[in-house]
Amino acid sequence: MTVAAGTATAVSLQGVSKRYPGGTVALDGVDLTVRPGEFVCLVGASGCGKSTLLNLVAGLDAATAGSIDVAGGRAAFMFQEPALFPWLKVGQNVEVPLKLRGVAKAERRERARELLHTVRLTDVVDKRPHELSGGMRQRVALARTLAQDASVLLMDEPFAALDAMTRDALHDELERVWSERNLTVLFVTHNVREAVRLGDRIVLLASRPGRVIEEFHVDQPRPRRLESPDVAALAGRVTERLKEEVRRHVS
Ligand SMILES: Nc1ncnc2c1ncn2[C@@H]1O[C@H](COP(=O)(O)OP(=O)(O)OP(=O)(O)O)[C@@H](O)[C@H]1O
Repeated sequence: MTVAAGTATAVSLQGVSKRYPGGTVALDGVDLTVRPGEFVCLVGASGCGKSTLLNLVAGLDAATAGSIDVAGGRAAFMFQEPALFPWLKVGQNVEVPLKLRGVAKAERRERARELLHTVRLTDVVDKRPHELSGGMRQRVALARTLAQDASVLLMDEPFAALDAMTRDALHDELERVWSERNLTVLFVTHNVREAVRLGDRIVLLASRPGRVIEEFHVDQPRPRRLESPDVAALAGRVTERLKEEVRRHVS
């Protein structure tokens, strides 16, 4: 397997398979190409290998076969849990990736403030994570992810633990940051409506072994609303296809 810099595409997986040491084949021959600036949502039944795929693209684990190329050679990862360091102030949390890259202290401070401004959190730089709401903590996590300065963002159900209103607000934020910064996003979710709300393209994975079974292009104008009839209609089609796949497994 290679994780190398590429230019034509932002992320490319060719024939990627992953067999875990216990014998589970989590992915089997996955081909997927993501264009620079594209927002791709991965959906599929529980255990179909979505997190495995993101981990491989992030370079956190190695594929058993196939090749993975990421433009610029690396991607930034954001998880469902904000995973902030509780003993550090908000600003210091955002500074962590900058510190790891050896950015000098004054510049780090300045960049952290800018990034917090980007996610509309300017007044909390000196607070500790426990003083913030769940939505605010995820915004800090997004700012810290952006501090990694990668053009490819990998997001593993980043809003799944949030209430509906906070999630709506975070959808708006993410969409704005994505388009302002021309990011490429690979976004895993269980929530099909969320995938239609955010994605340019929805990639459906089937399980045992995980592979791509269908793709849906979302050509509805942005910003979309979760509750809009068009979003609901496409979400219905995607869900129907997912159910078919689940039925195939139980029959
Ligand atoms: N470290 C591991 N060792 C062994 N098997 C694993 C490991 N991680 C995942 N698996 C197995 O690989 C398969 C795919 O798991 P993965 O977590 O990638 O799926 P997922 O689609 O993200 O699931 P979910 O939607 O429930 O989060 C599952 O059968 C899982 O049990």
